[in-house]
Amino acid sequence: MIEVQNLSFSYGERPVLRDVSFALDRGTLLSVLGPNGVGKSTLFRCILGLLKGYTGSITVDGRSVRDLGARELAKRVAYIPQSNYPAFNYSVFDMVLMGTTSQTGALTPPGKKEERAAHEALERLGIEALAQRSYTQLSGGERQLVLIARALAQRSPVLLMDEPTANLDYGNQLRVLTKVRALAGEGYAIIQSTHNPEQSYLFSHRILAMRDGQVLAHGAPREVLTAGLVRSLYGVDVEVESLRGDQMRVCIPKDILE
Ligand SMILES: Nc1ncnc2c1ncn2[C@@H]1O[C@H](COP(=O)(O)OP(=O)(O)OP(=O)(O)O)[C@@H](O)[C@H]1O
Repeated sequence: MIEVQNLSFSYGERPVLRDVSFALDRGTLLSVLGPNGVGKSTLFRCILGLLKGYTGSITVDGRSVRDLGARELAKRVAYIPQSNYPAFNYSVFDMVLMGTTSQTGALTPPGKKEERAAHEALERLGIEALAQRSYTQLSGGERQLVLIARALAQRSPVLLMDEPTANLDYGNQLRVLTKVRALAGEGYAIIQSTHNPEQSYLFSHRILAMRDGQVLAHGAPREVLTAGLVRSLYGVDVEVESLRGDQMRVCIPKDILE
């Protein structure tokens, strides 16, 4: 569905991404792990066609993102910002309806079909009851679900999520990640950036670990999440404990162990 090959990008003289390659199929949730400033957002901006001065290639459904116009790309890839994303005082329904503009064009008002798509998106995330509420008055967890609903209304098969659980309480983190995982189960190809190795192990199908702008490891969580990886990424010594037949792994900082 999405393929990134030998992607390198510099801001001016400053190299940020170096030779990044990975591919992602439908029905897969990929977590991108890496320390602050490693280039996760830069990778997303390249995939979204916002940065064009890269070398290598990025294709979605076999089409190079370089060759796709903004609308064509929006039909294939939806971006979900963090829940503190600023917004005017729109109702939840209108926010979600905005996701349909890639289908109608910005100047054509949404019709019945688009309204149906917005309702469906709210239903799929179980937040129909919020439809008439004002977006700015929602909690962070509710906002994140609204932003995901807006992306679903866009009807793009690839979802790019910028730290979907940032600023959320523990319960909302689990609720949002459970929904995200379920969306992958419905066939979306999802890439999320995250700073939480344990959650990426528990919820995702693949992990892409980045260091110094390069891919340090890429594969199934069981192959990727080790104490060595956590040390290489974050410079901290942890023990990685396996729980429940290795369905979960917990990172325990060595400094606080007896
Ligand atoms: N517009 C820009 N011009 C110059 N340098 C930039 C620009 N945007 C980001 N950078 C630099 O590129 C590097 C990668 O930034 P990026 O935002 O992609 O990292 P990130 O992995 O998303 O970080 P975080 O986890 O903190 O969100 C950083 O060193 C950053 O300072």
